[in-house]
Amino acid sequence: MDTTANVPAAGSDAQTPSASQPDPARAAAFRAAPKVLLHDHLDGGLRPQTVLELADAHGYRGLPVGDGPELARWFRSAADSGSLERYLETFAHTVGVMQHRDALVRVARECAMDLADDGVVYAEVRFAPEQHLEGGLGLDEVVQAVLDGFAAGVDIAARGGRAIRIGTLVTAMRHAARSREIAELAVRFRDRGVVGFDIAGAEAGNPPTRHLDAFEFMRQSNAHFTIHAGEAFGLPSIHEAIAFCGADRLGHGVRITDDITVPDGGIVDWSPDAPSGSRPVLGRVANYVRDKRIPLELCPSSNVQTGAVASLADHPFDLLARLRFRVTVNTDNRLMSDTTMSGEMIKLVDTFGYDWVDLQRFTINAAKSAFLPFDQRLAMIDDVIKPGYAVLFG
Ligand SMILES: O=c1[nH]cnc2c1ncn2[C@@H]1O[C@H](CO)[C@@H](O)[C@H]1O
Ligand SMILES: [Zn+2]
Repeated sequence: MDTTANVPAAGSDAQTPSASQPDPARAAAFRAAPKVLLHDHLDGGLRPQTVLELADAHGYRGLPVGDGPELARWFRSAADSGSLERYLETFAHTVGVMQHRDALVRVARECAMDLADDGVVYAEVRFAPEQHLEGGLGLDEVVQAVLDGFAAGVDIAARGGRAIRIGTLVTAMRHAARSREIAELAVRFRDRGVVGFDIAGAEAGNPPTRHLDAFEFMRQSNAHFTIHAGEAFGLPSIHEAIAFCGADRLGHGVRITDDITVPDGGIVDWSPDAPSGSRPVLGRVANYVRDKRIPLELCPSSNVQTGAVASLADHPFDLLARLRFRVTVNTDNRLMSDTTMSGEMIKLVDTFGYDWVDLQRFTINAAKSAFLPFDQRLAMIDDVIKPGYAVLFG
């Protein structure tokens, strides 16, 4: 670590501020850092008050509680389930209030504004259009509503002095059978703001190869996709996503650790003169993922909630970062985790002791992995990220 680039430490009083209640100066520094977010679900990031108001406006009667702060707490604790399946049940309420054009526009607009306000300069936000048809909209109308909402939010943020760019990822639900149709939808909108495709939902029992034709269609169209893999299911899911489906990136991919052997009870001596044989050993899949620089869209808080890892301290983020996998920091679902990009970065700093140089590296990793043309990725790194961090290096 570079000691000249220390991030603001947690408060010096005995009560170390938690990530959800950081001291204001610290929070401001993290907000100021340019951030790139590749894995964020539109239907996992609603403002609690918006959920209430949309439920009211559209007659959705299923909400478990009736005021904003209570609802925020409900989502957080219901998602804290230790199981991906139970975690996903909470989406019934957000998807339930996103069935009309005005609701989709509003949620997307507020998403863009909230991310910009948190200092995110580029985000890829995903959602599953097939889940938003109950109010009578067609797939194309759903996507158009979300794109219109993002455009409006980007515009409002720019007028408030915060520049953000948003790319949309169109997701197919892996338990369903519409993935080819959704891949075609993604390609149909490729020049109007949709930058890629994804599959999400319950991983166990729904392997990526169920959707091979959708991925083949994407590859034949020279289009990009990521796959949720290696979250609730292990190495076979990652292997299929990479070797059979050809994923550009891995959504989570955290279980790649199943193919990494850490010696001596998990304690690694990272010093340059550590004895040979004391370093982690990578299997073939892990080596392939690292050699090919396949980005890992790691989502620390979400992984703890779904039980993919036992605690933040047990998260292999640091192991993977030190092994030089292409790690990126992501929110997954800001509502369910009560988090932000700044919040995830603060948690990583508090857990693993990262400095601004480390955070810049993770951010550049994400920018390199964006589903944007190469020249635009370079420009984002050179013109936005590096100058932004240079100010923080002091
Ligand atoms: O971490 C996750 N793993 C798998 N599926 C997820 C995760 N977070 C959200 N979704 C699923 O993706 C859908 C579209 O955004 C959501 O409705 C939810 O069911
Ligand atoms: Zn996800």
